[in-house]
Parts: sequence; C-alpha cells; structure tokens
Amino acid sequence: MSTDTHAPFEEKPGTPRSTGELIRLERVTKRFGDHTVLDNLDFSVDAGKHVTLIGPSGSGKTTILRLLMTLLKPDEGVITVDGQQLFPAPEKQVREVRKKIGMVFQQFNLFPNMTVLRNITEAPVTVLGMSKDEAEERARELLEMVGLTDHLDKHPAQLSGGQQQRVAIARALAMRPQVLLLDEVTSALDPELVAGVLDVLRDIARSTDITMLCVTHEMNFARDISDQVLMFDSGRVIEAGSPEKIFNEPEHDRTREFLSAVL
Ligand SMILES: Nc1ncnc2c1ncn2[C@@H]1O[C@H](COP(=O)(O)OP(=O)(O)OP(=O)(O)O)[C@@H](O)[C@H]1O
Repeated sequence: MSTDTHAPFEEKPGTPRSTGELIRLERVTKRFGDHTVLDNLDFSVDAGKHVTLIGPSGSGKTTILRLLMTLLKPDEGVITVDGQQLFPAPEKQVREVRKKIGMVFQQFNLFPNMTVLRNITEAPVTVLGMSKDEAEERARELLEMVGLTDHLDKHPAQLSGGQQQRVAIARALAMRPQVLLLDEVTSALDPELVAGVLDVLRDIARSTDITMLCVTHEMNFARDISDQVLMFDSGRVIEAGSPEKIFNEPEHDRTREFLSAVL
C-alpha cells in the first residue's frame, strides 16, 4: 500500500471547456506495412465523458491514442479534436490541438535530471508561457492532489514507480488539457502500487470535467470510471456500451471470451 494520501481534487475554473462532441474519428485506417491495425474505424467522444478502450493485445487501442497525440498519421480517414482536423492541418493548428491533449504513458517518461516540481512546471512555462510563480502554484496544488507534496524537491529516481506515475499525471494536468489520454498507466507498476494510482484517477474522473480516453486492463477501474466502454478486436470496435452492458450483458462472443479471460 502507498503511504501517501491524496487530497480530494477541486479543479479551479480554467479556460472555458468545450461542450458536445470533442473527439471524432471517421473511417480511420492505419497500416504498418501490410498489417492493417485500424480498419475503417468510426467513433466519437463527447466533452467531459470517460471512454475506456478494452480488447486483446494488438487490437489497435494504443495506436488510437498515438494518432490523437499526432505521434502517428492515419493512412485514411479524418480525425478531429474540438472541431479542428488533425491531418492534414497546418503546423500551427496541430500545435494548438496538441495543447488540448495530455497523455500519461505506461512508462512514466519523466525528465530524470529535473526535480518533481520542475517536471511539472517545465511545459506550462515553456509551452504555455505561464509565469514561473503561477506554474509553481499550480504544481503544488496538483502535487497535493496526487499525494506527493513532501516529494517536490526529489528527482524521479528517488520515487517509487507509483509515485513517479502520479507525478506524470500531475504533469499532464498542469497543461490544463481538455482531454486526458491514459495508456495502460498501471501496467509497469508493482501490484501494491496500482491502487494508489487508480484512486487518484478515479478522483480526477469524479471531480473534474476533463474528457478521458483510457486504455486499460484494469476492468474494475474501467467499470468505475467509464461512461462508455469500447470493445476492440482486430482494429475495429465490435461492441460499445455502458460498463453495465459490456461487463454484465456482453452481446458479442469475442467480448465474452475476452472478459472471461481477464476478469
Ligand atoms: N510502429 C509500429 N510499427 C509496426 N507495427 C506496429 C507499430 N506500432 C504498433 N504496431 C503493431 O500494431 C498492432 C496494434 O498495436 P497497439 O499497440 O495499438 O495494440 P494494443 O491493442 O494497444 O495492444 P496492447 O494491449 O498489447 O498494448 C500490433 O500488432 C503492433 O505490433
């Protein structure tokens, strides 16, 4: 069990949030060589909703997050975020869209030579042009939220994996993104550190209006936070619905097989 306690998170009003549809994928196909990883995929996510992508390894879930982060380009189809198309788009537009999206990865990807505080303040200062004082105030609030107030002067190597991942969550939120992408954020953690990270994310889901798109193998977590669950198989959404529907009354044989293997 983690010994750190996190404070209930109350988000201050920031930039006005969009309402309605925030993310849209239309007929998106992604291939690596002759391997079609996403196959003519359509789905959308409304602002403020929490959508979880589940499905077997290799079904294309992470590829979707990487497309939204513009780390990859689709071969076909259209991706829009907050009404702005991502590919093709002028460089400036892509940068603006990217600022609306935060991502937390399986590996924490913190800057090893910076303190915890600096890891969180760096991008708000250099990318958003926030003053150092404002960025530090925000970072301290976020560190309280993730239960790491006592660790702000440490370097990542002095923290447990669970603590590092909570810094990574705070770092993503420091940019005040509209969308938080979570890619198997507990998969690299020792089992006893998983609950602390998931509790922080549950709290964020409950107490902020941030839109979440989450790839996870933690089915209880998916059940708790999701407004909608999308079941993937071979680059397609084969079933979508509320967590109650997907976990209690799955319609598709592949969904039933997958859930009986992981639950
Ligand atoms: N850069 C790449 N080059 C070639 N193939 C890739 C690349 N990235 C992903 N793939 C392949 O695309 C397929 C889908 O990968 P992806 O990571 O999206 O799946 P996933 O559903 O997230 O799986 P997992 O749950 O194991 O992370 C896999 O077969 C993977 O090997």
